[in-house]
Amino acid sequence: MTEKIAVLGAGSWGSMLANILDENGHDVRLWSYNPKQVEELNTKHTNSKYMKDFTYSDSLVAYSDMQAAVKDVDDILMVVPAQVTRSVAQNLNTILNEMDIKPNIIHGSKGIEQKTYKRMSEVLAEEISSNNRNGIAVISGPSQAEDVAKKDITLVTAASSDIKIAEHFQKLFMNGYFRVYTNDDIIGVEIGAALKNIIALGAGALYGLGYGDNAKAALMTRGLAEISRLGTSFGANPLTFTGLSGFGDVIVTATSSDSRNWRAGYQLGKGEKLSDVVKNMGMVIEGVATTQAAYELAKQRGIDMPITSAIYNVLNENVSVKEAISKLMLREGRSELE
Ligand SMILES: NC(=O)C1=CN([C@@H]2O[C@H](COP(=O)(O)OP(=O)(O)OC[C@H]3O[C@@H](n4cnc5c(N)ncnc54)[C@H](OP(=O)(O)O)[C@@H]3O)[C@@H](O)[C@H]2O)C=CC1
Ligand SMILES: O=C(CO)COP(=O)(O)O
Repeated sequence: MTEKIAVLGAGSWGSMLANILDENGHDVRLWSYNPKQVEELNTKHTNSKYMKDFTYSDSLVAYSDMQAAVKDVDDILMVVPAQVTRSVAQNLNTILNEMDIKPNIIHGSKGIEQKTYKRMSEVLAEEISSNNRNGIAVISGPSQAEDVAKKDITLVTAASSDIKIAEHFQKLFMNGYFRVYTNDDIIGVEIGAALKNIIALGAGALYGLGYGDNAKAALMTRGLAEISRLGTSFGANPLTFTGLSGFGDVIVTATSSDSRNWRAGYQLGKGEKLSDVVKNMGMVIEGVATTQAAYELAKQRGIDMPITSAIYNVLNENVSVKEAISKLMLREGRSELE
């Protein structure tokens, strides 16, 4: 089955997923709003700002005109930072209003929208009219783009409340190094994907301060417990948090020095200012905005999320990482399973 697929967003992840789809034999159009990046992709087949030393497949074509990129497509993959997903989806919807197609939509972004606290599939459902699309799905899991570039073994999940849509995308993405499972719990998959970035920030900060493996394991385990508390309050399946988009993604982002969230946390642990860390990264650090959204959401719903609160305080309230850790450790004792 060969499909025409537009990929909107040509950063590290959008470009790597586009490359996989192209390698799998699909007709892929990779859109970026940056004409210089499009020129580099089409002439040198490189994307130097985001994926150093990687050469993309010759047949992958980049576009700076979104209308041309989505013309006659069967599927659209959105991979822009979570906080701009709504505006890109609005532009897409305006374009689709003038076309006679109903593509399947999937996204690969990991974040919660600030202020609305919406998951990305909710944002897409709100902004892309049901006349202009078929089902909506997410692709998520432990998948650093840098490892995918090396064709390292990578397992992810395609999730949709409509399992047929998840299975459709499973077929499009699967190959010998990129294995795709399905899940109908899109709520759990999106919440796990977004909130693991908070834990990655924390794990980087611990490492920056010189803490060891016990501390890392503690943060990952108790972090996942609070992600799961929030997720199940929205009706997510608790088992999803033991899977690829839960524990799997916590493991990779809280231990990989390729993770932008981990690296940002490390720099904060070393005493750098958040504004400098964000400026110097040059790529999205999703955990910063998502920590704020998750912190406010937990308060609104009365869910206890002490690690998220501690990281929120470090990011937004000038609390030092050491002070935040000490406060966490000296909280009143509690049962592990509460
Ligand atoms: N990198 C990875 O390994 C993985 C990333 N993800 C997720 O994928 C999503 C995208 O991340 P990633 O590709 O890594 O991020 P990058 O920072 O590498 O790339 C983001 C891309 O989006 C572009 N962009 C920013 N704002 C806009 C806008 N308003 N309209 C259109 N394009 C825009 C950026 O352009 P510019 O820089 O010029 O502003 C850049 O090309 C995130 O949610 C991330 O969590 C998921 C799995 C793995
Ligand atoms: O989500 C990711 C890997 O699964 C990528 O994480 P970073 O955005 O922290 O690099």
